[in-house]
Amino acid sequence: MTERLYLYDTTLRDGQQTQGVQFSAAEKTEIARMLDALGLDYIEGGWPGANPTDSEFFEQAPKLDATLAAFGMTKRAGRSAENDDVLAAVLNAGTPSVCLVGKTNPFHVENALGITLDENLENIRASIAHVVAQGREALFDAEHFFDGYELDPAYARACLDAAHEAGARWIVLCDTNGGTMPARIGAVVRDLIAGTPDRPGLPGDRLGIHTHNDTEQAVAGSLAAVEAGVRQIQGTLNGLGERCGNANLTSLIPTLILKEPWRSRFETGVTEEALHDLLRISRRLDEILNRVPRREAAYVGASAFAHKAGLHASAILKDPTTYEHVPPESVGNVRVVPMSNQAGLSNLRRRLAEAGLPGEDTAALRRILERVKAREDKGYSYDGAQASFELLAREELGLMPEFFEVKRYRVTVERRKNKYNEMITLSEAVVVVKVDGEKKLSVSESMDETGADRGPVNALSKALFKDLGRYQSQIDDIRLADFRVRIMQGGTEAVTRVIIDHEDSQGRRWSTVGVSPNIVDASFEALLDAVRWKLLQ
Ligand SMILES: CC(=O)SCCNC(=O)CCNC(=O)[C@H](O)C(C)(C)COP(=O)(O)OP(=O)(O)OC[C@H]1O[C@@H](n2cnc3c(N)ncnc32)[C@H](O)[C@@H]1OP(=O)(O)O
Ligand SMILES: CC(=O)C(=O)O
Repeated sequence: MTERLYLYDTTLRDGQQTQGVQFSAAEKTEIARMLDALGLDYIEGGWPGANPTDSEFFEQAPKLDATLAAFGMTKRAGRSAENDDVLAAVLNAGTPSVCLVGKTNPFHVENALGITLDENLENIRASIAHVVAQGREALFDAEHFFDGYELDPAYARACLDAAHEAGARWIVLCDTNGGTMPARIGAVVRDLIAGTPDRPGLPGDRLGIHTHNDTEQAVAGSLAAVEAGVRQIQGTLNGLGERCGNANLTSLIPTLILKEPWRSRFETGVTEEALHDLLRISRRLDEILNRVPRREAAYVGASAFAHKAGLHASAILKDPTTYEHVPPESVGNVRVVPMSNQAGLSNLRRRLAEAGLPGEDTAALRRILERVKAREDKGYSYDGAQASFELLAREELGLMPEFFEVKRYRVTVERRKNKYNEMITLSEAVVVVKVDGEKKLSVSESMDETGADRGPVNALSKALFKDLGRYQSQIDDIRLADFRVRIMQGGTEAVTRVIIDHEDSQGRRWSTVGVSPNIVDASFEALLDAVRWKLLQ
């Protein structure tokens, strides 16, 4: 028999408390729809009345299968719940569910609110009762609960009782400062559920958990609380949230669905089929926030199923379960066996097969491995530049056509006055190539159509991509997608490593690498690899 575990998302509220994150109302709507399709039970949309964006989101609230919740705080002392304008704005959003945060730590009641402990209890009781009287489902976020429980367990518990007796459907235990250890969270939850001789236990199916990641244990803390009996988990996509973030639902959800003991014991609103969309949802959120996805993120990171070491790749080819705790496709991810100086013949054969290249010539394979290792020693990195690796392998296998020959190139950078008498910087690149025996000279400037200077590498790229004779039509749709530069020590000399990502109109994306003490040379090498790889397609 499985038990129901409820998932409550607060990406749009606590997630928005992340430094540097500010969603528009339209973005909130898009994220809410993604969470809904994934199967979340509750989606907290924000704090109506606190800012125009949150108010706008609730005014045009999307239709969802999930329960939409508005967030706010308990009424302030010295006025009734009916006369508290902040609470009124929250209720006016008209959501079926309302979550109110209230203090449960006497230190905060006395110092942050400056009211008596009894006044705070009354604020909690009256606010929750008011929400319930409006026919809404009430949640109580018990702020600083675990710290409060250490200081004064009877008072912290009395705050929960006030919310419970006033009719709160969920009492959510918050580790607001994120400093409580998972084992302690579990022990406190067990205490609450067991009760004491003078206070009956609180039912676990009315308790939730809300953790923060300040000791990198928010997910572990949430699981400890579930183990001890709570039946609602609050968290955020990609672990967004105040300071170090909230419990990461992008890690928690697959753990609950795919891993024991959770898989056998609990049912959530997320199906195994919906879970296949997890990576896409996680990446879309990063895209909205203009953030680079975390490669090492559990389940959804680009490296989560990347097998770099030779011993791992060798075993993976025999049976993927040797080095994978779940199948990558269960969360929409893919297995990667990159090439690098950690690789052996198994990585190599697999990579060659993926590129449609033969892997039988062991002597050639050994040469490829040696070249990769020697070049990585000089500063190259092939596990992030798979297209350059393919070219290197083709060269050793005798399968690399010489499409064209680069005769020379030059870049100049000039500071000069424009026609408005303003000082500007302009780069000019000249590239000379020989295609089919014919020399072609291309010149390009770094200025774009708006008049902005795009730099010397841009000028070089435009000149290289300008006239490749009969190959030109095959490279016209190349677009530069990302450009990363790193200064590193190659032996005793500092060298520059450039990694460039390109895309084309058919949705291909490929990465190439160049290394040199000179950034222009390193960039040109990577650009040249990008063109040669594209011509092979
Ligand atoms: C743990 C959490 O993450 S809870 C969520 C926190 N989220 C946010 O704060 C984001 C949205 N907040 C806001 O936009 C603003 O803080 C508002 C609109 C809610 C309030 O703004 P202001 O009225 O200017 O108050 P301000 O932010 O300076 O201070 C909060 C006030 O609420 C009081 N307060 C704080 N928590 C509670 C509570 N649970 N119950 C009642 N009053 C509370 C504080 O004592 C303070 O009152 P004071 O000004 O009389 O000292
Ligand atoms: C309510 C909340 O976000 C917290 O206590 O952390």
